[in-house]
Amino acid sequence: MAVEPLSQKEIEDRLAELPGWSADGDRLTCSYRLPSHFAATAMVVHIAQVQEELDHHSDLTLGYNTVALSVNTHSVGGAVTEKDFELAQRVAALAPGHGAQ
Ligand SMILES: C[C@H](O)[C@H](O)[C@H]1CNC2=NC(N)=NC(=O)C2=N1
Repeated sequence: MAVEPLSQKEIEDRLAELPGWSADGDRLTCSYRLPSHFAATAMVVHIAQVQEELDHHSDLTLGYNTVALSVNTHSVGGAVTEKDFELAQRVAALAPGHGAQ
């Protein structure tokens, strides 16, 4: 899939539909709090499965009871693209099932 950097307006419009996610420079970021360390670890594994499926990978950080993601698209020089939003939407959809807030 050919991808192109999104404009600032396109990023803002898409972020309005993604609670908890924000733009930090040229990256999309989000941090979740989980009920336990095990729950956070399970969510990381679930995200890793989705990332392999999409062939698109965030910088994924596991804390004691937190999971943080930061993502952009390397192949366009580190800009935000539709692929980043596709991953963000998939993660936002799976998060409630892990008790993430
Ligand atoms: C060869 C493989 O498809 C590429 O390296 C993929 C893998 N995961 C990726 N992840 C991210 N975040 N950006 C990319 O451009 C990217 N490219």
